[in-house]
Amino acid sequence: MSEDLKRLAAEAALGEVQSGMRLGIGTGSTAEHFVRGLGARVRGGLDVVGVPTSERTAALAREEGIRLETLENCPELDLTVDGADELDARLTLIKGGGGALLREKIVATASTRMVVIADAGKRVSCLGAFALPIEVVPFGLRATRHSIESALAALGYSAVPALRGGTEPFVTDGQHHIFDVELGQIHDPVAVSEALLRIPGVVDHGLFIGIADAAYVAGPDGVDRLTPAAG
Ligand SMILES: O=C(CO)[C@H](O)[C@H](O)COP(=O)(O)O
Repeated sequence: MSEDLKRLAAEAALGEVQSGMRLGIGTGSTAEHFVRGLGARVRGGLDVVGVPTSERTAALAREEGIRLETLENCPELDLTVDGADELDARLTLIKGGGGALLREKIVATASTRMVVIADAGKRVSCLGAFALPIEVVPFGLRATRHSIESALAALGYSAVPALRGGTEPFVTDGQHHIFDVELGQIHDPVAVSEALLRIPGVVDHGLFIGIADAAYVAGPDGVDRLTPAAG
């Protein structure tokens, strides 16, 4: 999908930002458009403080002259704006393609509102075409992989978790690793979430359930503002 659509979604979300806000700032290529747009507004006089969801976002935000705080010093946020790898009609998300899912979920959950920005290619009727990222501690990787496989098998999935980075595993900002799991279709995200979170080596996963309040989705015909469908 084109960078233009990502930028359009990001620009639309900037309309929700007001002076005085404490902002969670997401990670990824779409979020980068948001950071650049936010930087331009800050240079124009907008007064906000940002809590970044990754070291990568922090570096870009600093370059843009955005005032940053840690979540430790600023534990209650007004709004988080972040991208997603997939979103469905309920605004359940898959995130973590960029490897920042844990901080992203912590920051979004600390926010009164979370707004997603995405191009229309991310919108799906059923989550799961994008491999689900699962963040795990490095200790006991093989045992954790086995537990993930067993837990998913009990839900009817024959999925093989792939360690991101392979022989040179990807390391998250929290010094963890990520397994990516191809599930195909996730009909019951809550069941998948609960099963994964019962595994001790699993820190978190990329399913965001009941966290997003709205989404700006940009397609060839413009930007749609979505809110979670009931049911
Ligand atoms: O969850 C994420 C990072 O952990 C990103 O928001 C997600 O991967 C979308 O990225 P992009 O905007 O580059 O498509």
